[in-house]
Amino acid sequence: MRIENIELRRVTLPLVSPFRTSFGTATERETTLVRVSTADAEGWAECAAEPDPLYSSEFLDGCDLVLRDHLIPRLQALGDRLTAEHVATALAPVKGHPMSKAVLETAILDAQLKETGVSFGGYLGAVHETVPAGVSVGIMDSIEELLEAVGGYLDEGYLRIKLKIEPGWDLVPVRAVRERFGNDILLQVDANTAYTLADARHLARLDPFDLLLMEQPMAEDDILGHAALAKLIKTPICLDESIESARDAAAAITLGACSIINVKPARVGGYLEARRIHDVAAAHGVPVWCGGMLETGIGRAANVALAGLPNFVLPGDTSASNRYYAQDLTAPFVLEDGHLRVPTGPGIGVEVLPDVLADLTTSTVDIAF
Ligand SMILES: CSCC[C@@H](NC(=O)CCC(=O)O)C(=O)O
Ligand SMILES: [Mg+2]
Repeated sequence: MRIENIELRRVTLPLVSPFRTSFGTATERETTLVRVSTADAEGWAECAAEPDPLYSSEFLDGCDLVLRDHLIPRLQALGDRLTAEHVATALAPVKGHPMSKAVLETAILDAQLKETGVSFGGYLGAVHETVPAGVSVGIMDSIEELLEAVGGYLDEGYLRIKLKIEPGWDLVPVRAVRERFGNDILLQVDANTAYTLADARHLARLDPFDLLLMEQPMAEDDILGHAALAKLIKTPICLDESIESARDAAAAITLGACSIINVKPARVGGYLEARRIHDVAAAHGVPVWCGGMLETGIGRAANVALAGLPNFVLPGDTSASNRYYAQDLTAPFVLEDGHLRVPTGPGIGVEVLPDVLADLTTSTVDIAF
């Protein structure tokens, strides 16, 4: 594949409402879009890194520098031999930086699939035309505010509710949601590493609420801690930040640190590694679901395609565009009976809206290839 130009484009989108997690509150989404131009196609992807290194060690300005100075030059050296399947190997000497690697591989894959007329879902092996949608609900200022938000999402048709939790905001919101909406709704929690093993007895008090899972209760590098916690609570443990590769997934499953995995292509270096994690988990009988990083329609399209694979058996954080954005960079993803439709067009199967893109762009860097 012959790449002519790679553009790094910084955009900022306002969120429809603040989104608070155990590591901070976001009121807007700033991201770097990567546009890969060949003679016949334009591939698009978005970087999932936050502006600050609080979800993981990566951060947006760092990603831009790593892309420009360390990753793109390595691909230039490949010349015409470059295909999306070569990217991970070519970038392997660069330690870490999975989100930077993911955005580059994904934009190249999108261009490659657009040239060959193959959809993301078709290429990855999606078996479903629509995928069930869950929604992530942030930490709120009051229980009433939380219940109003959860009620609204259930009215929209979401099939699963995920509550962000942290010490001081866990038992009470979970109990309130169960009391208000009953035991039949699919309910799970995400701590984003906010607890330690010393909190095990406290976390066991969530067991009576029949949660689907408890996501990343402890530090991302505490695999043995999660294995110990799994013996002390009944709620199934799901890992997110801890799983950065198929090898991590195999180790965590084997050590009993998790029985469910949140698969985020951006966290693991791209969709090809995400599919390997899907396959490793399937081989162990471990279900997976597709996580989210507040993607615009560009990343959301690729995530929805991935969520169409057979072992993505739980609703993901693949919400409709209006969960976060009044105006998306693409035509909005809209819930249909609690599901999102997997795009069928070539590549990610959605078009970037040029006027919206121009409005939301804060900077661009062109790198001739
Ligand atoms: C800014 S929080 C991003 C990470 C978080 N993501 C979500 O909660 C889902 C966000 C979404 O709906 O895309 C997670 O740890 O799973
Ligand atoms: Mg998470």
